[in-house]
Amino acid sequence: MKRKTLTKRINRKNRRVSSSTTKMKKGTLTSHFQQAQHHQIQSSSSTSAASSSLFQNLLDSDLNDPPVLAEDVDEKDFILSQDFFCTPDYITPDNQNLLYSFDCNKENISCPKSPEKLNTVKVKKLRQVYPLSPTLSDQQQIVDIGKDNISSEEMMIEKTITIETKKPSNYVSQSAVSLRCRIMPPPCIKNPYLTGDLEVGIDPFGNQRSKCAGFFPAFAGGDGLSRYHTDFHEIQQIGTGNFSCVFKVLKRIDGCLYAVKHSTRQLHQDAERRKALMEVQALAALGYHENIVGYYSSWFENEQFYIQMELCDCSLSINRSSKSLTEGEALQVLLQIAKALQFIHERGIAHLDVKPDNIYVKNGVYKLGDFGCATLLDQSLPVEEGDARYMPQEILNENYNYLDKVDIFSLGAAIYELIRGSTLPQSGSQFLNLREGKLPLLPGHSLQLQNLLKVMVDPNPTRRPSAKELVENPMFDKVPRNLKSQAKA
Ligand SMILES: Nc1ncnc2c1ncn2[C@@H]1O[C@H](COP(=O)(O)OP(=O)(O)OP(=O)(O)O)[C@@H](O)[C@H]1O
Ligand SMILES: [Mg+2]
Repeated sequence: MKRKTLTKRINRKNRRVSSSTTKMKKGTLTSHFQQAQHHQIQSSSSTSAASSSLFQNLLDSDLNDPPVLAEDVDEKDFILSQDFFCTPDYITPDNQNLLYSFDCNKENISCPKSPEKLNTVKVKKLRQVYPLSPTLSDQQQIVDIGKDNISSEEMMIEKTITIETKKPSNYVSQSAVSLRCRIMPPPCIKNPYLTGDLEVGIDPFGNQRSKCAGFFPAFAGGDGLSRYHTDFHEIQQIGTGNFSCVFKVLKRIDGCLYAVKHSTRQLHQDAERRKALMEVQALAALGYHENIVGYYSSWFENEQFYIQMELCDCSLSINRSSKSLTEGEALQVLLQIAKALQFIHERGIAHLDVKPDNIYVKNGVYKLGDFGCATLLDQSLPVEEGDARYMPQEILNENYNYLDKVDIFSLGAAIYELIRGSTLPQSGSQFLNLREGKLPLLPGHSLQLQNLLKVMVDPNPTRRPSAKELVENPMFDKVPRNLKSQAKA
């Protein structure tokens, strides 16, 4: 059994909220009104003519308004107007007929419940629209709504709004949340793996955001639009982990292949989502290295976390490979993953889940992946150790003073397993022997390599070599450095 606890590895797993959606454009408004009209035609044929015309007036007035001088409209008005039209209550009220809001014969129909955001200033903007509309007078004969009616309607809205303001409701529909997510960009999150000062300030919108949808826009994608399916064509599943599925995908816009990993479970809690983010925060903070799986982007969708990565050919999972590694191959894996570890340790990060499953191969180049357990060497982040089969005794004893050396032990154990060709035990005497630094002989392999592996799994972490020392070990002098040319040959 892996020693991972349920809380330990909460799936690492928002749809992107485009900042452009904060700028509501006429085209968008048009689309919303057209949808509304379509809706009402279907639902109420008797009242639809009058009301849809009024709706059309609203739209026309918006489109035909003479240019508004800057001094006539202050920024606040604009935002509130946008807010009015974008407020989900007026676009996709759940189980409500949008038409009713504008039907002055139905005074008793209540507005959809939501918002503390509503106030009378918004109505003021609505009033400004009618007198400016050149089309209103033309359609007064067609539409059985006179100016007085409009006023009374406005009053009705105003009255309703006043009532709403007094009695805020706890109920916020998912579509409301989803739409509000589009209006409000997500916050900027501080990356704990980046130690240097950022030039850019962090989280200017964090407060507003947290009022409407929690810190992370987990409902993105709940509106039926899937970023995953919009942006990618799924080809096949290429891997599963304890917490995720990985798919080979074709990105529609650039025609390139990627791996997309997503959590198998929905992450309902903000804490779970924060935890899932740590994997990509570590990858993003690290940046590019040839021996680390490339990271492209990530997002939440339907409360699952998606990570778009560089596609590799396969992992070194012992269950998949039919044969054990040759000494030459073992030296290559050891050298290349030691380089990856040197890179991440120099940036103050420990991987804590080095194992064959998490080492991928691409064109003969070995790459370290799955940063779901990554933490900081200075112990300023929680430590969640990975697969117990590859963990040294000190971490099982919760001694976290040499986290970089934990990775060295794991790499030694992983290489030993790959040469041996069978999985390491999860318990028992062999398990204990490994933690005591006792490695059974590996027939047919050089003593030099076996001694190196032995010191890598030394029970005393301070005696294990650092990743830098490993990379500089003279035994790798014989190993071809130009990996790509070797792979092609
Ligand atoms: N970028 C990639 N390219 C190719 N295959 C991949 C890639 N990422 C993951 N895989 C495959 O998917 C498997 C599971 O991926 P990963 O280890 O990241 O998931 P996990 O749920 O975090 O796993 P774990 O059980 O180790 O916690 C890997 O062992 C590998 O076979
Ligand atoms: Mg894994």
